[in-house]
Amino acid sequence: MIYTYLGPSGTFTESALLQVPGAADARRVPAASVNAALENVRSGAADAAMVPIENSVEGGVSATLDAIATGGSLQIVGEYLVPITFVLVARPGVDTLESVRTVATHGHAWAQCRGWAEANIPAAEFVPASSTAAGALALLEPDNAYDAAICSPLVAERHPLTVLRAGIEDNAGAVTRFVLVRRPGQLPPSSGSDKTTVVIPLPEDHPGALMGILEQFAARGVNLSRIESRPTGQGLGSYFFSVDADGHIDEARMADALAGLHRISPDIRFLGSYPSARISDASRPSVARHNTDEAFAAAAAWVRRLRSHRA
Ligand SMILES: O=C(O)C(=O)C[C@]1(C(=O)O)C=C[C@@H](O)C=C1
Repeated sequence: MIYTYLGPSGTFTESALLQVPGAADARRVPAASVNAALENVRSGAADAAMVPIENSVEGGVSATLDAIATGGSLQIVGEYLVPITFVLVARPGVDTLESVRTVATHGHAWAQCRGWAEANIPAAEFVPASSTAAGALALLEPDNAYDAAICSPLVAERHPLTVLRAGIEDNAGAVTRFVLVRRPGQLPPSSGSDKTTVVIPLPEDHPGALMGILEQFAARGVNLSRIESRPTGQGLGSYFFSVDADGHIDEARMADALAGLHRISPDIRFLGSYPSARISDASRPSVARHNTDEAFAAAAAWVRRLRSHRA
């Protein structure tokens, strides 16, 4: 098994990958971007990719949402949660906050520390890096052009970087959600606590299209845990919705909702049903009697009986 992930080593994405049973001893190939990691899977260079999809403070990771919504089909087979805390590290020679003029980090990390940065290093300029670890490791390069980086405490432990401040995130308790992605194949079996991810192009010039999409879930008692609109890139007014819904396609209410969605938006993309990494089962909504598999089976049998009795 070959895994790939948003690298280099020391990213939060690598921490998510290390939660996968067996991944710590498997081959792990760092990729320079989310897109590159997904391409490694599409091309067969790797069997599975770990990529960030959503942060509890900053929201969806557009690079991932867009890259799995288009191009060769991929399938999400699992989700993993990583608690996020950041440190500010400096290159050798920079040892006070006052001397920090430039900070390299991932855009999502900067967004989660912006308040702290404005209060503590107001003159510092943000330099976008492909990941938190990439920004930090660049500080050790001889021709490096910036003073500090925001990264995980893990990177700071592993490399000779000076930690200027720890715990600089604006929101304590932030969590990033990662997904493990493979080429389409066998679906993970229903675990009783699953998620299904779909990408639904919004039919254009169709009043009420979004309402029609949401009704497919609502009418079957399917709870949504994430819904995001993203531009398709094909012109103003052209959108797709990226949706996570609670449940597995093997459950009748989910299968029925997906069939309804396909009638509204035939280019819908199914990205998989996979075990949910929900922190607590307490928040799992119960399924009303009329939305159970048994109720769907009884209703379908009733209609079959009616149709078989012809005059
Ligand atoms: O740069 C990293 O370390 C990543 O794993 C990426 C990423 C993200 O895309 O949100 C992951 C977690 C943090 O929220 C910040 C950055």
